[in-house]
Amino acid sequence: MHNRDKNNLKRKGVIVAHYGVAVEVLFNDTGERSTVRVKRNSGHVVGDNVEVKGELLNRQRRFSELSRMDTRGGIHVVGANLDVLCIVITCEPLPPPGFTDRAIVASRAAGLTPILVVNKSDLTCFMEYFQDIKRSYSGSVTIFSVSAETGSNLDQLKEFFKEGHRGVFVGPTGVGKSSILNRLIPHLNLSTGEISETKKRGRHTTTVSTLHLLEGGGELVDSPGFNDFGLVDTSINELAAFFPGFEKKVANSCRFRDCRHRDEPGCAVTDLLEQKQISEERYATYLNLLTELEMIDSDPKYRERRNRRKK
Ligand SMILES: Nc1nc2c(ncn2[C@@H]2O[C@H](COP(=O)(O)OP(=O)(O)OP(=O)(O)O)[C@@H](O)[C@H]2O)c(=O)[nH]1
Ligand SMILES: [Zn+2]
Repeated sequence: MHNRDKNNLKRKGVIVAHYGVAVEVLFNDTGERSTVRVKRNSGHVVGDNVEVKGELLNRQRRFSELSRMDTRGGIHVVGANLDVLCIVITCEPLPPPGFTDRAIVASRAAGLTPILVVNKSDLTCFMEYFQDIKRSYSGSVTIFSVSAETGSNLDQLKEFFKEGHRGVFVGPTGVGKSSILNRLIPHLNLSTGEISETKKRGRHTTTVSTLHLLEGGGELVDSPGFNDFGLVDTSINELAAFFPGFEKKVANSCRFRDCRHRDEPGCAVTDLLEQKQISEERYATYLNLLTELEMIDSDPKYRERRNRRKK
């Protein structure tokens, strides 16, 4: 094809890597890849569907957007058009208190289906931890028990993605996100294990998200350093409905329609607590999230963002 023809051609593709001033586009028709220049902060992210004409890159409407907040309160989009958030947890290291519930709420608020990937099933601490997790979350989210070390049950995860899901792993440092990705995507070779200070810094300055196609079907986004996120996309009204274990009980069961399930009379959630169907610890997590959202809500910067997104 002559260059001139190529430049006039409009082609559809998806952004599979972002390098700051350039993106890599995978074209839908031929499966070819090419690099297209973009302005810094152009707003393109991995997973965006685009129409390419020469050097022009038109981003198409997103059906979902997953954001995280950095330590300074800045908001970054991790990926577009994702449908699954794989929350990786394990017994060694244990996630910080409330991490799992928070990740599930954030995932649902962003329109992604959360799944729990409980890693390191080869460790002796695993069995008891996994029982706990099942007690708290089965019936609410799909749970996988895997080991990146032995490869156990990773086929189940592959089967799940085969249905055509696009997911991203999130989880505290050291849970094995890179190790699992390496197992699922041959030739990936992400470095794993103890991270030295220089490497840590290096990783943060060169953070590059990449979208990988899985051999059997489905896609995974590798987003280095994506360990936690703020609740920028969650509204107070949605919190209880998204909180794992509250979902079914909450709808229309409380005396007051705008019940925040704190100390209101006739509250279905505090009933659950009294019947010991939800642990004190997880209820405390709920209250922490509620307080955090009330604080965010009183911050005009976030309120405005949320109102914008509701339209
Ligand atoms: N025993 C055991 N160790 C594992 C397993 N998966 C990962 N590890 C180990 O756990 C450590 C951390 O694994 P990584 O894959 O680097 O964890 P990560 O979640 O990517 O960590 P960050 O990049 O810091 O966010 C490494 O020493 C791995 O070898 C597992 O299934 N079993
Ligand atoms: Zn209530």
